[in-house]
Amino acid sequence: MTSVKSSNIGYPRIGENREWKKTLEAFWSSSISEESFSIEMKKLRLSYLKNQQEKGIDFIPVGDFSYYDHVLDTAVMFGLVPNRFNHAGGKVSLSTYFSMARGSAAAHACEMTKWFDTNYHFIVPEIEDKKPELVQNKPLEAFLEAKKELNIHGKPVILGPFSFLKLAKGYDKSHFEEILQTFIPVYVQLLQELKDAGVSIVQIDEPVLVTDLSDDEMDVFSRVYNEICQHVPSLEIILQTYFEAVTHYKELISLPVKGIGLDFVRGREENLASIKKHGFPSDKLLAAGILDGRNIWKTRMEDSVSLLHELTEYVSVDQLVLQPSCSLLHVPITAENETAIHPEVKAALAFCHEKLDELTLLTKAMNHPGEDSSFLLQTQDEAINKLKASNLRERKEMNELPSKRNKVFADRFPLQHEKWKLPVLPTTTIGSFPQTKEIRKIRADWRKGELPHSTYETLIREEIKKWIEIQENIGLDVLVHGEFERNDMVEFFGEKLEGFAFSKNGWVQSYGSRCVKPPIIYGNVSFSEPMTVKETLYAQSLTGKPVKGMLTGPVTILNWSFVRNDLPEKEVAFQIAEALLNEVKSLEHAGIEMIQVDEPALREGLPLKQDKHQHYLNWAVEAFRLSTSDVADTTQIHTHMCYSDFEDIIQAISDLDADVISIETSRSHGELISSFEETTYDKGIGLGVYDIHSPRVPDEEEMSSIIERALAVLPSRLFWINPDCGLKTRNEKEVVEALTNMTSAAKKIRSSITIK
Ligand SMILES: Nc1nc2c(c(=O)[nH]1)N[C@@H](CNc1ccc(C(=O)N[C@@H](CCC(=O)N[C@@H](CCC(=O)N[C@@H](CCC(=O)O)C(=O)O)C(=O)O)C(=O)O)cc1)CN2
Ligand code: MET
Ligand SMILES: [Zn+2]
Repeated sequence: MTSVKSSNIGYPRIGENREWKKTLEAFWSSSISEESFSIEMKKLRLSYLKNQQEKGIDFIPVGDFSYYDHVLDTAVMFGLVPNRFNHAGGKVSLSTYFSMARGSAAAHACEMTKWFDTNYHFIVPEIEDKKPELVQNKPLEAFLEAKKELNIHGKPVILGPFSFLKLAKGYDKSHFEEILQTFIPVYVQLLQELKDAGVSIVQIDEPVLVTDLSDDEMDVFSRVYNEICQHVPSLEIILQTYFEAVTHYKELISLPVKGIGLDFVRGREENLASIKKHGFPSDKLLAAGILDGRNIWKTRMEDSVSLLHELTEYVSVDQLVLQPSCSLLHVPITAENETAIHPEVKAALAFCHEKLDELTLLTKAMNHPGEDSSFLLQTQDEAINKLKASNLRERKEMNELPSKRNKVFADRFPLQHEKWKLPVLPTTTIGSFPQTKEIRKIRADWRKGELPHSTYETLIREEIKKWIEIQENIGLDVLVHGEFERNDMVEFFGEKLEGFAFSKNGWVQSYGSRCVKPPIIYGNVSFSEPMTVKETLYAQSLTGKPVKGMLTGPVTILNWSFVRNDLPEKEVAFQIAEALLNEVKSLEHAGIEMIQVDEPALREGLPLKQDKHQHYLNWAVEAFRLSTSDVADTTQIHTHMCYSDFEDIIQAISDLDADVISIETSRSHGELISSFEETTYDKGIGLGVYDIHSPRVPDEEEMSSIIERALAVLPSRLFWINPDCGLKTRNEKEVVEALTNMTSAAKKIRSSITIK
């Protein structure tokens, strides 16, 4: 009998109670042996498969599990270990694997960057002079394990060669095609081994297909896949895309693969339009991503059913595979235990497990249409309809707010110069200081009610005091309070603003073992009371130097939260902006007149397709300006960004009209400076002079040379000196040493330059 099948693309790694994270960290700190590490990890891996088996998923992914990151896994599987790690060849050891991810005494870590437009970070492969070879067949091992232990006939998941190489660095991009060729035999070998082991269906991820690939690039893509498929003719390959609609649909469907995976959540309209225009081949599977793998709301079954009806005009039911829009890596595991969330909100939540239930429900409804399944689908939609109609979501009119400063920067600059009387090349930091175990424990105990509020406040104040003294001793010019009262720069504000809900255990992997717990924006966002004034004022009371207020900007709060999907993002961003403006004004009113509004996620939210950039940038810039414009001319607004390729958004950065921007640059200094030079960026700018993600402490000379290179092209009167990002993941010793070197570099250069 023919029928619709269900499939999953990837399962979260971290574990229901972050067991994965804890196991990793225990291993890194040598609290457990490599053997118990492997045993624990295997237990987790199998339990994830079992969960999916119990949900009744037809195609269960294997090989998506990782000890750190799947892109790193792919590099290591192909023996692509950068020379500095002295890998002797053959299978890569666990210790080399983690050195690549995290650095070691002998070699700096591989670069880490954002996975498309998500808050997940991957390890950037470095090709150097190497030819790939298959030193370990990881998906095969995973397939065999699933078969042996659980009798699951898994669907191996692999990152495809085209996307892998596109995401890699350390090679001459003009030789892309030539280098790509060298991957073909390796992928063929990998696939052949899978085939020989009895694999019937493989998912090859090629997310780069949703970016603006040129026709020539698509030709290369097609040639590569034609060749690969020719060598493993009977293996069923699903080419999987996600995060957007594909750009070259027509070419894609003419490839000799068994199926195409399309995202019908983020790319619904365009993918559907392509199918309507060009049809869909009758001999292929359509793996239809119909549940949102990037958000945590229940799926409206009415919409899914109508989408599926549209699709079945072009494909027959036996060609249909239903699945989430992307890997479920990006959502937490289960909403089941989230009892503290408002019942109307909770009823509308679907984390990974609930999404898998939705998937089987829809699949059953497609295969057995009738009253029973219609009833179940309707019941599911009731929760969504109820929340929509609830007064939690009553429409709110925005107030008219100024989105322009009273004076342009050139006219504000002399006023601010006069007010702040800072030395040339002022030194500062980005906001956070070490989040130690002790600090986390203080917060955790206070939350649990085990620490009285007054004791909690005293302990936080002690930490602020300690770090104000440290900053004064080091001789920094603009100080910060250190963010000790914050669990996370987004969650903290969400907890204090109206319209947000919090999960107890809704963790999502951000990079390696580091997780974030995105707040849930379910209703209208608004300000209720000052959120940062107390701590900032206390810090300011301890010093004669200025203390910068420290806020997270509207675009970052939006991008790092799970956001209601009944309003355009722009509207939610503007609501957050209005709330933040209240905080900015509260700080200003209290005498804190230098305020940093961080926007590290502004670049991340940039749409994957060029033709959507301007629309996003327009509202994102507007949101930032709404939150920062209605202040005195002398109030100095700072902003901060990190993990960013700025070249294509430099105009938008300038349009933010912040008085000072600090950005991460230490890993790509040269390129960044030139992009700022080309656009004659004419506001204050602090280029990060050292990489905070690494425990390595750079010496004074290293930082001096970075500063001098920047000063060769940027005007010194606008130039600030700071690290790449906040210092919360570093320890006290590293921070004190690095900042001491940084300020002494700044002081020396200061005394030797002429201001221009
Ligand atoms: N949202 C967001 N996205 C971001 C960043 C960011 O800062 N925030 N930065 C970049 C990524 N960088 C990151 C850097 C560090 C961490 C990080 O350290 N995460 C922590 C969790 C942070 C947190 O919320 N911690 C809570 C405590 C959570 C916790 O583990 N509680 C314990 C109990 C606490 C204890 O007793 O120690 C428990 O629930 O079991 C706190 O500090 O208050 C971790 O994985 O360990 C995450 C991302 C990009 N994306
Ligand atoms: C990811 S950007 C971090 C900015 C924040 N103010 C901090 O210093 O941690
Ligand atoms: Zn940052």
